[in-house]
Amino acid sequence: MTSDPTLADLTERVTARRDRPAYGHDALITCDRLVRVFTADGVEVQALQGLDLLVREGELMALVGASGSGKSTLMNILAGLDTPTAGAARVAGRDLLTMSARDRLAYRREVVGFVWQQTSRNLLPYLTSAQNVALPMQLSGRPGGRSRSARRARAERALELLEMLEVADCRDRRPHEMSGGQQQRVAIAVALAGDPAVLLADEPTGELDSHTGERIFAAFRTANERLGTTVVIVTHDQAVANEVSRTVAIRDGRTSTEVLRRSEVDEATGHEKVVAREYAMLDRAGRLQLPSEYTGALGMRDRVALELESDHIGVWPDDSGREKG
Ligand SMILES: Nc1ncnc2c1ncn2[C@@H]1O[C@H](COP(=O)(O)OP(=O)(O)OP(=O)(O)O)[C@@H](O)[C@H]1O
Repeated sequence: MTSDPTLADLTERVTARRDRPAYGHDALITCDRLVRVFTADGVEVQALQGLDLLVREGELMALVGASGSGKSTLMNILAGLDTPTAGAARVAGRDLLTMSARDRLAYRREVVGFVWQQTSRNLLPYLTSAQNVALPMQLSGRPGGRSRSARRARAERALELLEMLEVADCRDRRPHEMSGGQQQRVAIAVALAGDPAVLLADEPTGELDSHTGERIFAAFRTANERLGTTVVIVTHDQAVANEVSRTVAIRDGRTSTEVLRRSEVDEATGHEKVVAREYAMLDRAGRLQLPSEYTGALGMRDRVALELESDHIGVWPDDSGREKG
């Protein structure tokens, strides 16, 4: 028999709850029950419906999902170009819901860098690659911006970034004088010029063939490994999704499943192999989205039977009708 809790017990419980670290306290990106509602022609579209996502510093991760699932909406919010309707979103300690217009501008210049799918959206057409990369540094308004030494430092840094991304030979070319793949690598250099904590990319390989796409992905990996930049890539490209250690799937405006990959040494052969495992996201209200292939395969709809076991929870198709009959 359990006795009623004493006042001391209750106080202890409340204190323990209050002292628990806040959700995402140690993450670089925290989305907590993020909601974005659009109204078009009097009709409401819930593009994000309480999305939870944590990204740790130094991660290189991919976001995947069907068309219309909310990926671009999320990226625009993280890029500081759009504001959520409700929920919480923090990036590198900045609160994306309460930022003033001025803070938002500083956020876009200092905290995040982005690369878009359309190569033409990433670069100014009348500037050379080196000038495109130097521009964000010039605009960041750091002290001594106009001096000759500051200009030289910017030019050197621009060249370093172009070299790192293997497009130094394009430094004096304008975008129309480069291939799509070269333009995207220069675009990554531009995005990195402000030394951002986070690099966001929305379908960066979408307009490129698969070989060029691989090289672009390698450029993101280089940025992640050499500069420690956290990278979030939205992609339809399965090859890209297979290359990262974490792929999060978005479904109906929520994170639904997550694939984690890690390399393991095969005991039998001694060779290194990549092991991938799929996880479902359990949100803070205890909601779980089961993959539609799984529920479809077992004909699960509306209601399922649950059973708590010592080390797992069993989920069965609804058998209540059968029992009654
Ligand atoms: N500005 C807007 N006004 C009205 N509805 C919008 C707006 N932007 C997005 N939506 C709607 O929100 C939902 C999510 O769109 P979003 O562009 O984020 O999806 P997505 O996953 O990026 O799709 P895709 O892979 O096709 O780019 C869609 O139903 C879309 O029609």
